[in-house]
Amino acid sequence: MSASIIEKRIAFYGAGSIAEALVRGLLAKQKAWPGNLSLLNRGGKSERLQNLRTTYGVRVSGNPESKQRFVQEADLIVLAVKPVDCETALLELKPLLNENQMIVSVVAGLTIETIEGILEMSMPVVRTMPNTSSTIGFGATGIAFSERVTDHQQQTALEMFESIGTVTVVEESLLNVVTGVSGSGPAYVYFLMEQLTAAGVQGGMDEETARTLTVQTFLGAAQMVQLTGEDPADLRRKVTSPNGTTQAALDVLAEYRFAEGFNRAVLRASERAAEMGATIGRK
Ligand SMILES: NC(=O)C1=CN([C@@H]2O[C@H](COP(=O)(O)OP(=O)(O)OC[C@H]3O[C@@H](n4cnc5c(N)ncnc54)[C@H](OP(=O)(O)O)[C@@H]3O)[C@@H](O)[C@H]2O)C=CC1
Ligand SMILES: O=C(O)[C@@H]1CCC=N1
Repeated sequence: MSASIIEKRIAFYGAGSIAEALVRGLLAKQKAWPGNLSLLNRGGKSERLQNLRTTYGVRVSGNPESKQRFVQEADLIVLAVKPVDCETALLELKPLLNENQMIVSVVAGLTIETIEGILEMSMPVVRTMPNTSSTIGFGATGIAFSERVTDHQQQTALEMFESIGTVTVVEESLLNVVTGVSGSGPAYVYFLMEQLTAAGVQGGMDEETARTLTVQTFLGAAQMVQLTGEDPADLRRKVTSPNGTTQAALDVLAEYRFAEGFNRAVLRASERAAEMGATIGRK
């Protein structure tokens, strides 16, 4: 059996933000045919499904019967519902699955053990934590495999996420930390961008100017780290002239204990992933 992702039929169980990010990324990289992708939700939001169909040419459904068919026909089922909806979703999937299929979960905190426990069967399960930058091929995904995942299936899952960004294979126990760092990470970056732009506007710039400067600053800084291979701390020191403007700004951040707050925030996100995961299947 071929391992190549382009030949696989993929059913996304959950048609929200992350499912759309993955679909858009796969299609943009020509790693999937629209006709092989189905996006499934609970049926209440049919306008959302129609938009997805029109935009990407994929198959969509919120109707229980055709959802079942799409799941049964799929090689890969991507579980992309919120943690609170996982148990219901997995119980719906349970009678439809067979052991030749593979479950790929993107759900924060949901362990392989919990998935296997709810399904009451030992399916190949891939637990991942992607992020929304997968939309444009710049995703960062952490990934772990259950024992049942064959080498072939691992290659398929790796190819899927490598086509839309970088993939890091980790011990499953690290995936909650991955969630805190890179799963939620884009939101921290957007938040900083919002603040930088707002400060520029407060200083007298028009919004567009402040935004242009902010975006280029983030792009340039990330590229500097990647292309020079230098440590961010060294690059920071090169910006910071003795007793100059940057030092003055960093002193204010230290006064507000920014580093400590930021560190706590990331670890809190990881803890939250564990908390959410622990509630699944415990009703
Ligand atoms: N957003 C992000 O940046 C990331 C999210 N994740 C994970 O992805 C998962 C989804 O997040 P996100 O996309 O943001 O959430 P959204 O709320 O945007 O999407 C959730 C989707 O799940 C659907 N759904 C819920 N229950 C069912 C069901 N029983 N059958 C079929 N579909 C169902 C919803 O359908 P309906 O509209 O009909 O209710 C909706 O389409 C979460 O577990 C999260 O941890 C992982 C990495 C990044
Ligand atoms: O906020 C969340 O719970 C999800 C998981 C990672 C990013 N978004």
